[in-house]
This record gives sequence, C-alpha cells and structure tokens, in this order.
Amino acid sequence: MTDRSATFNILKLVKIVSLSLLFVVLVCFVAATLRTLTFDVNAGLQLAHWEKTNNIASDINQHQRNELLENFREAIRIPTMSTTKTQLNITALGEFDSLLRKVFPTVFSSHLVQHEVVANYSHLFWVPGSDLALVPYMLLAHIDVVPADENDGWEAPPFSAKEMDGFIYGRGTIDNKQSVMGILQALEYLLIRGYSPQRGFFIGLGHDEEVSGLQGAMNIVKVLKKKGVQLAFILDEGLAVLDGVISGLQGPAALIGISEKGKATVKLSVFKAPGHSSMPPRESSIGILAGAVKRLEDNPMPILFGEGPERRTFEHLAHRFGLPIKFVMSNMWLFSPLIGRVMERSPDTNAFLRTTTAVTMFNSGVKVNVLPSLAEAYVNLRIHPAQTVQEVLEFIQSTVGDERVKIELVDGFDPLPVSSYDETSFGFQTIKKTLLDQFPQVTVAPGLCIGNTDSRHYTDLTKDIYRFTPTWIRPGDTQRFHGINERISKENYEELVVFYFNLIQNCDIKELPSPHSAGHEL
Ligand SMILES: CCCCCCCC/C=C\CCCCCCCC(=O)N[C@@H](CC(N)=O)C(=O)O
Ligand SMILES: [Zn+2]
Ligand SMILES: [Zn+2]
Repeated sequence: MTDRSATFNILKLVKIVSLSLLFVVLVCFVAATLRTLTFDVNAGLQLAHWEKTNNIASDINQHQRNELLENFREAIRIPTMSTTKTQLNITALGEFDSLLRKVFPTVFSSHLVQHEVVANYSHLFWVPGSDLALVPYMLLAHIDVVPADENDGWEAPPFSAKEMDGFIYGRGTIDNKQSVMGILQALEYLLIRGYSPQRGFFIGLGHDEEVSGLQGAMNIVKVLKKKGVQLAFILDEGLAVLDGVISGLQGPAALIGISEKGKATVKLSVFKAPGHSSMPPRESSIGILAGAVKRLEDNPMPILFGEGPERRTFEHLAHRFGLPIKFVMSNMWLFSPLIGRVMERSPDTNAFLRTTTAVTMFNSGVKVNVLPSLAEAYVNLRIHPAQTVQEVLEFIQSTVGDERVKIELVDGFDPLPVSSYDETSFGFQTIKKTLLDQFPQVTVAPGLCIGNTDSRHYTDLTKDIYRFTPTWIRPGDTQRFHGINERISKENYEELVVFYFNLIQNCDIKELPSPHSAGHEL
C-alpha cells in the first residue's frame, strides 16, 4: 500500500461527484420533499465552563525530558513478543516487570497505589479516590508486541529503540508501549508532585493482547468482577490523531473509537483420497480449495458504509471540509453509496466500510509426488458493526458454494456495542476536553476501531469504552502498525505523557458542565 493509496483520494471523489451531478440534482429534488438537506450537519457541539481541575501544571524540564525518553527506549528494547497463544516471550515479560519497578519507583511504593500482578505478567493498579461517590474509570494498555524481523526491511533493528531524525524506531513504539509507559510516567510525575485523586482509577496492562488477551485482560476482568467494580468509562488503545491522512480535511482529526469491529476466523478444508502424482484426478484438494478462496476474494462482503458508527465520523468532520465535500458529508443519508465507492479503493479506508476478508494461512502437501489428502486455509474476517458472525458465515457458505469445502468457525465475536459520545458522555467529553486543551487545532470525532483491543473483554464493567491514544499518524504511518519501521517522534511520546497527566486530573471533575450554558467549546 502506497502513501497515496493510504489517503482518502478527494480528487476522485470530486470527479465522481461531478459525473453524478445530473443524477444527484434529480435525486435531490425528489428527496428534498421527504428529507431535509443540510450544509453543515454538525457545526458545533458546545459545552460550558469546565471547572478548573488541572491544579498541577504539566511542565516538563530538560532532565525529565531525557529521563522519560530513556525509560521509553528501555521499554522498546525488551522483545516482549507474542507469537501464538502459547508462545510468549516470558523471559522478556519478566524483564519488563523489573523495568517498570525500576523506572517508576514512586508508583510502586506510594501508599496511594495498590498493585497486583495478574496471570504472572499482567499488571493491575488501583488508585483510590478521596471522593467515594465518584465512579472510577480505567486506563488500559498492553505490554506485548507482535513479532518483528529486521530482514523485512527495517531501517533500524526493531528492538534497538534507535533515534533517527527525531523519531524512536522499534516494535511497540505505537502499538502499544507508548501507552504503557506514557500512563505510568504520567502517574509517576503526578505522585511526585503531590497529586492525590478525587476520582479513583484503575490501570490495566495486559501481557498477551496481541494473541487475544485470554490470560491478561480476561483475568484482570475476573479480579475486578470479584471486587464488584463498575467503571464510568475505559480508555484503551485504538484510533489516533490523523494528520493529512484524510485529504481534503482542514487540520488533523482525533478519532476516538466508540466501537470496534467483530472478528471471525474461519477454517476452509478439502479432503480427498491421497495417491500417486502420476495419476492425478481432474481436481485436487488444493485446486478445489484455491477456487473457494478465489471466490471469497472476488466477492467481498457488501459495503455497509453509513450503517455503523463510521457515519458519525464523517458527520462530525463535515464542517472541516470545503465545498462540495462538506455538503456530501453532511448528507450521508443521500451520498453514502457514492462515498463508499471511493473509499473501497484503498485498504485502510475500505476497512471502515465493510466486513473485510483476509486469507491469512494456506497449508497443504507433504511431498512433490504425493497427491495431498488435506488442504486447509484460514480466513480472518473483521466484521462491520451492521453485521454479525452468523451473517458472515452464511455469506461465506453461499459464496464458496461447494459442498466439498468444509467451513468451520474457529472463533469469533460480534462487533462491540457503541459507547456514548454525546454532550452528556463523561468519558468522551473528558477525553475530548483534554485533547483540545493540548491540541486546539484538532477536530475530535467518534470513530470505528478496525482492529481489536483488550477492552472488548471489559464490556460487563462499563457501557462506555473508548479506543484512542494521542499518537500522531501521518500519511504512510498506517502501514507501520504490525509492519516495518514502527516509530514515534520524541515530541509525540512526550505529548502522550502530558495527555495522561492532564486526563487523570480532568477526571476529578464531579460532573460535566451543563451543555446549554455559554462558553468553552468542547
Ligand atoms: C477515515 C479513514 C482513515 C483511515 C485511517 C486509518 C487509521 C488507523 C489508525 C490506527 C490503526 C488501528 C490500530 C488499532 C489497534 C489494533 C490493535 C491490534 O492490533 N489488535 C490485534 C489483536 C487483538 N486484540 O485481537 C488484532 O488482531 O486486531
Ligand atoms: Zn495494540
Ligand atoms: Zn497490535
């Protein structure tokens, strides 16, 4: 995928809009009799004066700047790779535990913080608040990373944390050690500066998120459930600040994930009697399976753009586009099929439109002169919020359309519920306020998280789960997630520390200001 394909190609959209003009004008006349067309669907969500909560300033001196960066680089150098559910680098996980205790001595010794190791390598912190009437919240991040091979084309070894041109390179720099270290570094500085929270909060650091969080996140949830904990909201990894990624948009957009896609892993298999390769049948098990896989790739799942939370993203961003895009985005009920056609052309925007189908494993054969008995393929599908695992399975069944191909669901779950994001949503608005104080140039919008996170295990503890880190993603950066040359700028890592430092303090507010009183825009 090129930088160019990673951007939402606005020129193509303009071209299509022009070509469709006659059609659109006609449709508009008819439709306007039934629905209202608008020029600016979401020109301003206003909230009133925010009670002052940031009593401790987030200034960082040169010594701290060096210190926080060195702590982060040490974290990147530890290869905490998860390869499969049973292949974790437990030596590295042990080292990571020691690192946390070494670089965050105040967090581990403060009488304000309770700490517990869960499932050997995950961490749960509890910082009780002074006001017991305030419902606690929780910050999540994960310690493990996906594997990385230097020979894939890394410009710096993936566990070197090498600094180049103001960036730290390494596996985990944006997924997700920036949050692990950023959250604890912020807490360390808050405690050193005498902070004690009014609203209690938990911090959960999973050690096996990249292989589904069955040990870490699931056991942390068990511990919390035993204690009868309910949470005001959760903030986990997920979406980011997109700068220049959505072309045509004026300024950067911070997308806060209010839901995440579901997942299904489906195994396709074909069995045929083995035999001598000198007398092959007309169709082999491999050939039959390859045909099935090809049909799946040739027939993607339907475009569902506009039927899930991604619709809200564009409605929130509409006022930051120029005409005619602003008009198109403000009237999604009319234009979503058109936008969908444009967005499906690039893999990263396609992911927001539909259930995606990825063939990730294909195995068969043991010897060149033996007809293989078994051919197997694994298909990994990420389910759009308007579909279910069951519907996806039925679609696969009918697309494959060959009874010789056995179709089995290996594992799967439906898309996650949509969290609140209106003017009364405590979690969403507090995250938004913290972001806008720090990055006033950013437009904040709800979004759909296209990958899965540990937070999906926490749905019994809260109805409001947000997936976001203030990591700046610029054109070309989306491929760095699980790819080569994963990196973060030194400045951005420092911004993350400041963000969590301020967020924790902002959460001390008892309740949101009334949305109807005048003043400060959120
Ligand atoms: C409006 C469209 C613009 C397109 C821009 C794309 C923005 C991409 C920004 C962030 C990338 C998303 C990364 C999400 C976190 C994924 C976490 C993850 O890797 N999870 C694994 C493991 C698991 N828990 O299942 C996964 O396989 O999903
Ligand atoms: Zn992650
Ligand atoms: Zn990941």
